[in-house]
Amino acid sequence: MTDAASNALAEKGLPEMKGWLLKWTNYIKGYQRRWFVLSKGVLSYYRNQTEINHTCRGTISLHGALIHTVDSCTFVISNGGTQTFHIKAGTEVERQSWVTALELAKAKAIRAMESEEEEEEVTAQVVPSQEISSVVRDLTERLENMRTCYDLITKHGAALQRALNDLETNEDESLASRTKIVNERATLFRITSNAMINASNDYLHSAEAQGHKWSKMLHHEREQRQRLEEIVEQMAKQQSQMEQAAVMVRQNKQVPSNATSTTAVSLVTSDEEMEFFDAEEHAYTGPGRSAESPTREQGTFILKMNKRRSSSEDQVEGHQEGSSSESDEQKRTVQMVQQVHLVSAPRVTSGGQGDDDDVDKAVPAQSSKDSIYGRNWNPDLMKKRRERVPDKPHYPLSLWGIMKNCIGKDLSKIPMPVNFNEPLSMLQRLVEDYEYSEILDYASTCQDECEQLAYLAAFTVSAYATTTNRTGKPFNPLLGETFECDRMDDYGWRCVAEQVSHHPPVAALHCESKKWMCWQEFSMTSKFRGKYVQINPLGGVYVLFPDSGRRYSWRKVTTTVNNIIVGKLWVDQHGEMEIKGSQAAEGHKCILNFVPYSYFSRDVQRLVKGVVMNRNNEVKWVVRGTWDAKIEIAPVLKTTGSPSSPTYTTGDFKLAWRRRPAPPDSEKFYNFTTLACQLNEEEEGVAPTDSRRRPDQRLMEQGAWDESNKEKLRLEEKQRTVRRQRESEAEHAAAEGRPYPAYEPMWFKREKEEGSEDFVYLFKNTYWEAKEAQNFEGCPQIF
Ligand SMILES: CC(C)CCC[C@@H](C)[C@H]1CC[C@H]2[C@@H]3CC=C4C[C@@H](O)CC[C@]4(C)[C@H]3CC[C@]12C
Repeated sequence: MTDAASNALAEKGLPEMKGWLLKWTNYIKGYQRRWFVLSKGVLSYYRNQTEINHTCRGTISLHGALIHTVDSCTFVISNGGTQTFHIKAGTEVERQSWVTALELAKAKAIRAMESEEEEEEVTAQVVPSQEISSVVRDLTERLENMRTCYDLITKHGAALQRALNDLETNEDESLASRTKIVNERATLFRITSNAMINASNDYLHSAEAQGHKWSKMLHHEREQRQRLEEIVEQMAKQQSQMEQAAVMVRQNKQVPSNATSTTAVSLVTSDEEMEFFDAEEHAYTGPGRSAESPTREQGTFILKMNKRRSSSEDQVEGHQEGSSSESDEQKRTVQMVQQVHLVSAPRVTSGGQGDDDDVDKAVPAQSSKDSIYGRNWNPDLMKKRRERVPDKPHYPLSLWGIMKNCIGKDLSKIPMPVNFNEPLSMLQRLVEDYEYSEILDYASTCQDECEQLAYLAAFTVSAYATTTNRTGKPFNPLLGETFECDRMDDYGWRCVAEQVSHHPPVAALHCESKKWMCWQEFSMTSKFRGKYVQINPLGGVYVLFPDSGRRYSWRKVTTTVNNIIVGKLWVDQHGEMEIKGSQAAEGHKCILNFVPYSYFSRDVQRLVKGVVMNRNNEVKWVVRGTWDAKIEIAPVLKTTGSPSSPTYTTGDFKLAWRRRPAPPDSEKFYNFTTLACQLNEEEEGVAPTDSRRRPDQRLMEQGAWDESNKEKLRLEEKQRTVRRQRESEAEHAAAEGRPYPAYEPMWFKREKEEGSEDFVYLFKNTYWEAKEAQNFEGCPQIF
């Protein structure tokens, strides 16, 4: 295959080479026939062709691979570490064409890595051996030029010398003509010397350019090595912790039952050499569930308060360490640390304090088993909606196999097949925040700001309930993609979301009900650190109760997805959340602490604790619970003790939120709640840009993952083309000094927020009217 032809194929995502080869397995089985595919810088193999789309038996990334021939038909390819394939081809010609193709792919992978920063553009590629020889050729050519110059200089030098001799001795010619000759030769000499200098300069530049390229590659390699070192270090630390736990088990001390589980999984199977497990095939090695009743005893906790919130600070918040390291900003602000003691007030009625049953009795208007608030949903007025989505097919694929070459990268930069998705877009996923909107409804009726804040706290925590067992990656929305969700008939709210920016990707969402209005901007940065992915959500969330004019805002906490290498994926939420009141609620705030999961804590996991403070910074309510099950709140009746170690005497705890049970069999369909199932249900009349119309997502929902993957690539490519076009138009405009209009979302407008310097995306309030009129003119054609 020619260079150009294989480039063209690779650009289309088609394999550069494929075919049957014999692969060495082990001494018992010897060589086995396997189907090999070389595509996009990766050599993969399968038992047969039908397996290609779901069960890959092994891969080697060619970037950095060593390829060498053993004999006329055999060659070996290894990644210098864990993976080595011994391969036998049918004939010498066949072997050679594979080796050539592999070398080609390797060169291309290296080039791609170099231009990675400029968003992996596939440009004309060269082979490494070819590349090296072309470099050598280039330098030789320039050296040759220098030699020619040298020859000329010698020649002209000698001629000049002769002319000088003649000047003295040759009396036949006139002095004038002799001087003329000397001058001419001197000029020639000067010209050739100049040429020599130019040729030397050329040589130098060429050599420098090469040196620069190699040093860049070296730098990349060094970084990669450092990251690996960090991971190894971390694993070693964990292992030692596991060992300690094991010792405790031996000594019959109590250890959290799951503490030893991750080491129980071996990384190597005996059947097919080094292969990483598919996560789902193995025993659950995630953390245990939190106990139903979190803190029976009133307890003590540390309360940290500081004027904080800068995204840089969030980033330094180490996950494993749990505590946040001191940033400059933190040092600048006064940090108040309180050791809080909670004591319950003596009760008049009998019964155990904080008992589950008790709590239930204390909740407002309980009537339905579904919700602690009771839902007065009228079945006659409710739209009929589907209760589930098709079952998730079982096409195991190794996540680590895909992600291991991307350590340190942002999640959005890692190309992933739909096997790791859930059939929802991030726009739809965000709407799930309103699953427990009845808490907001109830909060809107609270007279007291602090009590209102305590309910609001329960609401913010409830948004995380779904993350306990939802580890599928939502689809990244395309720029201009929208999602509407009208649940006025049951939940009592309707909402519109739009992907409003591409660089960085930002979604804006607006949700309204009769009693409250909610809006948020969502963007995130993520870092894949080998064993886990850490996600820092950016952007604020706001709620306004129009009747009272009270407004509150907060930011989301950090999410960590664990067990990327081995075991079952599991999610943790951790960090501090501050819900701040503004406008009529100015000065009131709630501080919530999502305690990071710890294998070695005796405490209940997924704990959330917090306090609500009034304008005078006096603690008025206490919040406690877990983000996967329930939140209880209690008013503070009396405060005693010192400011650094206060004791709050609380009244009865009320249940402010309890998670609804999952629908039956939900583990078969991505652990979706009923609301989640309904989000992507086809609906007539929605905008042409609506996530429900996104073809790859629909195909994935229906289980057609191959087709879905193809569509996903097509849509992403389409988006890229549009973006490039805009970029080049903007460039042209800039060159000509013309203004170029920035990208404008359809349904939101970027405006300066009242009384602040911040720009926010505000809902233009035109969507529902446009829908009513079925006038979606101006919507981009994104699918
Ligand atoms: C497959 C692997 C590698 C990655 C999967 C990551 C998934 C599970 C992560 C990526 C981004 C995460 C989301 C980030 C932000 C929010 C908003 C919050 O209000 C509820 C949780 C929610 C919605 C998170 C749920 C979990 C999430 C969807």
